[in-house]
Formats: sequence, structure tokens, C-alpha cells
Amino acid sequence: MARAYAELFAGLRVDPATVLTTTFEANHEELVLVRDIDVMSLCEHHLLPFRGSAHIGYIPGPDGRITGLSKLARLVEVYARRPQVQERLTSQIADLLMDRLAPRGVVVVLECEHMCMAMRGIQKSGAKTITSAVRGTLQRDAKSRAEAMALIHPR
Ligand SMILES: Nc1nc2c(ncn2[C@@H]2O[C@H](COP(=O)(O)OP(=O)(O)OP(=O)(O)O)[C@@H](O)[C@H]2O)c(=O)[nH]1
Repeated sequence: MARAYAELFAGLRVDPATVLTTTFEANHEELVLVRDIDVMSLCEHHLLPFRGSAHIGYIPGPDGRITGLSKLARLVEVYARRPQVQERLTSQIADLLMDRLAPRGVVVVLECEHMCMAMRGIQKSGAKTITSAVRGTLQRDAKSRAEAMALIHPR
């Protein structure tokens, strides 16, 4: 039992900042977006899972440095492997990216179904909670934000 909880909460043992140590010179100044990253976390109120997808985009800073694509998914994993609320999970990912990669802007969108709403309580399965955290130029510039959102949710 103790081992199972240790596995579930493995993210508490990892410093999220260590995930973003791999960066590359790419001279890339446009949006980089990784969509449909699987998210599994635990609601901190009921210790029941919530599950869905994360979409993470950023516009590199003036130095044009990028990070490894897998590092974005690893960042989700580190913050998800701890008791969470979806809103905090979303903003922690955005804030760490801003802090460590110094990009021009960041957008993080999470879409999850919460078992605490499906299995107990109100017992509504299928309801999706969508949260976003937008930082930097993507927050200030409606056109850039709309472009990123259109790539996250193509019609
Ligand atoms: N930005 C970007 N990253 C890429 C691309 N192709 C591969 N990568 C990433 O390059 C990174 C290399 O990171 P390393 O830490 O050196 O390699 P690694 O140990 O295999 O990394 P993990 O995949 O996280 O296990 C990984 O994060 C890959 O996902 C690409 O086209 N663009």
C-alpha cells in the first residue's frame, strides 16, 4: 500500500525545475505546441483520479532557445504525480515554463474528467473541466492567443 502511494505521489520527490534543463539553440521564434499529452492526477479532496489531456504551447524567447518536446510531457507528469486541483496543475506548468525557459509566452490548456464527480457525489460521468493558463505575449496579444487556441482545438 505504502509503495502504491509512493508511486502515485512520485512527483513530490522531483524538483520540477530539473525537468527543463535540456534546451537547444534553434533560432526558432514561432509557436511550439505539443497537443494531447495524457494527464493522470489525483484530486486532492477525494484522492480520486482525474484524467484527460494537456496541450502546451510556447513562443521561444529572443534567444530562440527551445526545449525537448518530451520535457513538456515530463513537466506534466511531475506536477500531476501529486495531489492536485486542476487549476493549480495548469498554472504550475505555465509558471515553471516562464521561469526556466524565459519564452515570450506560454499557453497551457487541460481538459480532464474527474472521477470524484463521476463515481460519487453528483455522479455525472463525461463532464469535462477545461482550464487554461496563458502568460506573456500570448496573454497580451489576442491574435497570437487565438492562433494558439485554434491549433489546440482545430475545427
Ligand atoms: N524541440 C524538439 N525536441 C525534440 C525534437 N525531436 C526530439 N526532441 C527532444 O529532444 C530531447 C532530447 O533530450 P535528452 O534529455 O538529450 O534526451 P532523452 O534523455 O532521450 O530525453 P527523454 O525523451 O525525455 O527521455 C527530448 O526531449 C526529445 O523529445 C524536435 O523535433 N524538437
